[in-house]
Amino acid sequence: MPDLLPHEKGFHVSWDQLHRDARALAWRLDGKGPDNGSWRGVLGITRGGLVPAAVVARELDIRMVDTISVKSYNHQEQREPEVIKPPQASFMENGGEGVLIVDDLVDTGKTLQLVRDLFPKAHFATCYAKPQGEPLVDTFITEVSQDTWIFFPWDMALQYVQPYRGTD
Ligand SMILES: O=P(O)(O)OC[C@H]1O[C@H](OP(=O)(O)OP(=O)(O)O)[C@H](O)[C@@H]1O
Ligand SMILES: O=c1[nH]c(=O)c2nc[nH]c2[nH]1
Ligand SMILES: [Mg+2]
Repeated sequence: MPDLLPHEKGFHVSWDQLHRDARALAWRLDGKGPDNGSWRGVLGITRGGLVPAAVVARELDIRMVDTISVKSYNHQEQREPEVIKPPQASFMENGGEGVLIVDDLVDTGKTLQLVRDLFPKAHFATCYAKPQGEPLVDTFITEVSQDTWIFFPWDMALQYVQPYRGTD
């Protein structure tokens, strides 16, 4: 179990909740692309953006889907973000205009800043946002406080918990 410090709180997201939030994100973006309302592709920031990007692409009927892999964290310890895998070159045309770039969350904003520098005209969307990273994201669904660690369903498992009133 990773140490929660310096995050005071935990926000635990179920598969169902993540699906609802990714769908809500898609619906909010529907018809907002620069080409008569449409988007020319979805770019997921892996790994966390993979599932939300798949849901957004499905909802908006976008078949042009690719990934950019950025690694910033080892568990809860932040490092300098680095691009591990770039997307297909066509996604970078015209500064990424018309490309919807999707991640699970923005925290300090370092990951999105790195990707924004590569795609200055793209639209950035996340399911969750913390205040420090909020200026880096164009569209998001739910805000959580900076001292909250978000736990995603792929990082969790169902397990037994003791009753509130313990047995002797
Ligand atoms: O706003 P920031 O402070 O940069 O943090 C947000 C990023 O951190 C996490 O990715 P991580 O680097 O842990 O890799 P992962 O997506 O493979 O889990 C998360 O999925 C975001 O991409
Ligand atoms: O699973 C995660 N939860 C978070 O709150 C977070 N912030 C940066 N990277 C993160 N990964
Ligand atoms: Mg990530």
